Amino acid sequence: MKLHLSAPSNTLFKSNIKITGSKSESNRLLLLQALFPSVTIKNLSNSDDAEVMQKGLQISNGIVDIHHAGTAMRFLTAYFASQPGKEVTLTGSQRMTERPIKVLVEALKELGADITYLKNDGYPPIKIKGQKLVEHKVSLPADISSQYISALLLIAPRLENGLELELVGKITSVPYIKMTLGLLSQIGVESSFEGNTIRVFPKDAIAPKTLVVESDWSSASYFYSIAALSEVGSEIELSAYKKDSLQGDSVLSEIYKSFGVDSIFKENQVVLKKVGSEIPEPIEIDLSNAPDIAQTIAVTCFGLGVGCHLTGLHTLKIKETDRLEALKTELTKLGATISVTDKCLTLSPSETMNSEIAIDTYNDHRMAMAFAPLALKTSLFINDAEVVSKSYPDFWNDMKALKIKVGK
Ligand SMILES: O=C(O)C1=C[C@@H](OP(=O)(O)O)[C@@H](O)[C@H](O)C1
Ligand SMILES: C=C(OP(=O)(O)O)C(=O)O
Repeated sequence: MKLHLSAPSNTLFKSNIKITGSKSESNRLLLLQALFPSVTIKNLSNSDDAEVMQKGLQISNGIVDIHHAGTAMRFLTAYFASQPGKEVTLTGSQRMTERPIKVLVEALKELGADITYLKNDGYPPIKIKGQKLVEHKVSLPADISSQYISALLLIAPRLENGLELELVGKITSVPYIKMTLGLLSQIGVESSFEGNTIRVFPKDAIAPKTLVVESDWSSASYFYSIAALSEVGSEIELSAYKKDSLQGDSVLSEIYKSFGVDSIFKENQVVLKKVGSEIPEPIEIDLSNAPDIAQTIAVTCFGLGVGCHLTGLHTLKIKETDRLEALKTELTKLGATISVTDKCLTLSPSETMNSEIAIDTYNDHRMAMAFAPLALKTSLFINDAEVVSKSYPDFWNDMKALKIKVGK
């Protein structure tokens, strides 16, 4: 599906939008619920990734296809490896077979897992024969993906002696590890994270507990971008959000101050208010703690004509697509001057913006959503716009609710 986007007749927004639950929190809680059935989840994400996670958890034998869902791939690998009697082949989309999983598989094998690669060494698809994992200490590289670490932490409380992880190298995407420990704590599992060692203590059962998933902050980023590109005085109210979030992408409320967007937290909402219109200085941001908002920020900067230097992007090459190359290609089509390395991106301030450009999305939901806010500045097309369903199926309806013109 190719969509044409153009500006609403009025870019002074007074809108409110309810966003689905965080996919990261949802997929963690779904796994914890499978291990501790007394957990009840509210405001679960309606994303494809949460759906494949739910379906995957119901299978005991046979093929589990998790499509594009990185968290489902990594979390289910750890789950099935630790479930005696279950035997599955875990696979996904073509891209998933190019996203590395060796670090996690090696760590699980050291704990006693039986996992074999069915095609390429270090990559899905994999065959898992569930075992009782008997070891309780393992060390693993922490600079490639935090999802490997979260996967191990999630199954840890059900291992006989819990788990001690030694993290080797510079730890990436740290807030996602803290989110995992935070959710474990909310259901009563004890843990510690000191230096490069994480310990999780065993737990047989937990008291009935209802957890409410906060809405998705990565999804909120697109509204921050729209607010930044809108007229001074615009207000977009997003729910359900809180100031004290488990999600590292909530750093948006700080970052977007530089783009003239204030965040006002109310009981269950955050109101994004465009307050300033002066073009900020070229901006430098380290996004190693919040990699999923890199595309949004790069596009906001381009839309504002502001230069930026984004660092800490070393994980972007192994996500849904090589996001650094994808950003470079698509922003260049729009007229940007941009360069990328394997860990950073530099965008020069630009004055021109080409119109009626068709943005390719590379099976990456965030490519589609990050470029959509540019409709406020120029008309453009988004190719394969249905990709948004990976994390945010209602995205295009919510764009229409803002009166952004979305047509075929
Ligand atoms: O644990 C999680 O829920 C996630 C961790 C991050 O991945 P990396 O740790 O691979 O950067 C993030 O990019 C992804 O969207 C979700
Ligand atoms: C990288 C992402 O997801 P995953 O790694 O879970 O596929 C994302 O949603 O931006």
